[in-house]
Amino acid sequence: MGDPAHDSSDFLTDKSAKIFVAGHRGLVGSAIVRKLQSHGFSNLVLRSHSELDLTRQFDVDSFFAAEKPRFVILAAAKVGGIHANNTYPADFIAINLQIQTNVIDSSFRHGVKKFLFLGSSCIYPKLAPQPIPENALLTGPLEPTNEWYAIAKIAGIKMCQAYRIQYSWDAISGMPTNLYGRNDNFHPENSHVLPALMRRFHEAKVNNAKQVVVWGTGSPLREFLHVDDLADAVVFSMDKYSGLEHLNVGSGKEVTIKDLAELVKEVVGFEGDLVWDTSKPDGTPRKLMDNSKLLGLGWTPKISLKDGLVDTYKWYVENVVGQ
Ligand SMILES: NC(=O)C1=CN([C@@H]2O[C@H](COP(=O)(O)OP(=O)(O)OC[C@H]3O[C@@H](n4cnc5c(N)ncnc54)[C@H](OP(=O)(O)O)[C@@H]3O)[C@@H](O)[C@H]2O)C=CC1
Ligand SMILES: C[C@H]1O[C@H](OP(=O)(O)OP(=O)(O)OC[C@H]2O[C@@H](n3cnc4c(=O)[nH]c(N)nc43)[C@H](O)[C@@H]2O)[C@@H](O)[C@@H](O)C1=O
Repeated sequence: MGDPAHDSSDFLTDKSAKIFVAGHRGLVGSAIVRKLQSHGFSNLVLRSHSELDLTRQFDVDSFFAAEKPRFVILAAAKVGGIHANNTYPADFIAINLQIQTNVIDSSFRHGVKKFLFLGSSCIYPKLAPQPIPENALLTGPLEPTNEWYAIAKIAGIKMCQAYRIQYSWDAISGMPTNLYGRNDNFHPENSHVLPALMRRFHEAKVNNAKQVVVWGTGSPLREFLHVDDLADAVVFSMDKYSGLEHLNVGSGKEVTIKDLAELVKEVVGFEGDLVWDTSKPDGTPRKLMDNSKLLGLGWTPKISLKDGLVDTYKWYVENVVGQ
């Protein structure tokens, strides 16, 4: 699906090019900033949510008119785990549609050379074939716990495609699997499973609790990717990929929630028991993505789940517990 008009973005050749990383304080945005800095990029434009609310179309357009970035990576979004997605459907569809519509359209209108949108593996049908190829998009019903978020993300992919088709604009989309790492959200209810369990096991360990409650049955399978690997894939894709179709970004390895819970328990050093709260939803039964398209371009994930968990737990203890 390459587009000859855009086969080279020269992304890595000019380290002084102005890059806007939207959402730079979040899990993904902060990892992308670290990765860009490690490549020597020196002209990053960053705005916190309080400095620039991306749901405000006028403010976003004024920002682009003033800054005129050459490249844009959109890592700002309303994000949360299964409970947050299920509880705040209006926020997940409305805020994400607003942010991405404003940022995509202003990027195009103000001459951004290349744009990268981030979706999520939840865009695929609940019962998609496994591993899930990119062309499984829009082939069946979505998982109900996150369909509102998924619909917004699908609209983002389609908007990038529409601008590419109509204007030959170099907008690409990456679909990451479940991510984790430094700067994750460790909220007890609204976060994703991995930071939620890390916090719960840690608090149980320091309080000498005998049991920790884990949601669902433990049987769902999830694929996890360390956010530093994702950031590497984002920089790689900005440099090497230009095409209409989105790119899956995954580790290629899946684990049951039960095995993940045991692994987090071991890394944290909690010695009590797990209790399964089956009144909580399992969500989609399995979502392993087919990452062969990105691997075929030459990218490989490097961080194992165990190493990534050890690093994340150290960061959590030093930066979240220690505050
Ligand atoms: N985490 C994961 O497992 C996965 C994430 N992704 C995608 O990666 C991207 C980043 O996610 P992640 O880093 O985890 O999310 P985070 O919640 O960690 O970070 C999101 C960032 O966006 C900012 N933001 C939210 N709303 C606005 C707004 N209205 N105006 C300006 N900034 C805003 C947040 O700022 P503030 O906190 O101040 O509101 C925050 O810095 C998203 O597109 C997400 O869909 C995809 C797959 C998996
Ligand atoms: C990245 C992806 O993330 C979300 O989808 P999800 O994969 O279902 O995400 P999750 O991390 O919240 O849950 C994974 C599994 O883990 C179980 N689970 C156990 N115990 C806890 C727990 O304590 N917290 C959470 N959150 N889950 C738990 C939970 O019941 C489920 O079976 C999307 O909404 C959407 O945001 C999206 O795109």
